[in-house]
Amino acid sequence: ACQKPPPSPAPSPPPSLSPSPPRPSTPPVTPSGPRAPAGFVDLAAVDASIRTDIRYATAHNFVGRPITGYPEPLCLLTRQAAEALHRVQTAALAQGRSLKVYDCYRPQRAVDDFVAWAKLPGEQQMKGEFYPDEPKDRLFADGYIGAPTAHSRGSTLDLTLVSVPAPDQPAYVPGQRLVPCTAPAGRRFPDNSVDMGTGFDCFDPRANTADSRVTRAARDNRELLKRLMTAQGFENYPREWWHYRYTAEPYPGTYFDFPVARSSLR
Ligand SMILES: C[C@@H](N)C(=O)N[C@H](C)C(=O)O
Ligand SMILES: [Zn+2]
Repeated sequence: ACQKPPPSPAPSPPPSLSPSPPRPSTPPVTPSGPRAPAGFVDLAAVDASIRTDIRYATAHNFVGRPITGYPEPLCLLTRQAAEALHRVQTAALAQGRSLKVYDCYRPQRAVDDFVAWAKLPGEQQMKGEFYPDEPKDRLFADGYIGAPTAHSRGSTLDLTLVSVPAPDQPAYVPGQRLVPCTAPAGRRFPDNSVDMGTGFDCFDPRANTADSRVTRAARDNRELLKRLMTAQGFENYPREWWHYRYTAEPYPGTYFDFPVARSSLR
């Protein structure tokens, strides 16, 4: 249907002699928070076959609640690291395994949350699983958590291998009975990871990549992950079997603070 043309604008009133009131300035732009530089991507857009289990967006982590800066369970990385990881995944799939990521880019505000939590003498509800034999006030000093951390530079991640097809993994229910991450695979939290000798974020010397106390099968699995990752330019942190840095990282000196959210990407 035809629409009536809008009425023509009313003639302007004669200019007033009194000084005009100050014109409202352009409305302030509401800051939408920091955003990622153009080179950051959602790993799922580069390789949808890599599994995700983003623990800091959930309560199943060493703090016991979602961490500041993780509104969405995403793996954000620099494009270079994500594409290298896609090459690792191709090699892993050829061996009947898939990658599963636990943490990727980590905003500085998340690190600040860890630091503030570590200063509190209480809040140890997850000790029984994640740091059964490590005093809470030693977690940073003993190198299990970094501040600052390479994760904030966008090319470092925590990951494991799972079989293909991956077994189901039961949901973690807050308050459930915790089992030390150092217990044998059949007793600790039933992560669908292949047996790596400890659980993820197990702050204990048994999580050192070369620790000789874990079973031969677990050592083989750690070594397979290390071979696959090293072949594509990643370097392992010897204290944690799950932690890898892409050595050709594009932002070796920049610690980002945008949230882990789709809206952070350009
Ligand atoms: C906290 C753990 N997932 C980790 O990434 N540790 C290293 C040391 C880090 O925080 O950089
Ligand atoms: Zn890590």
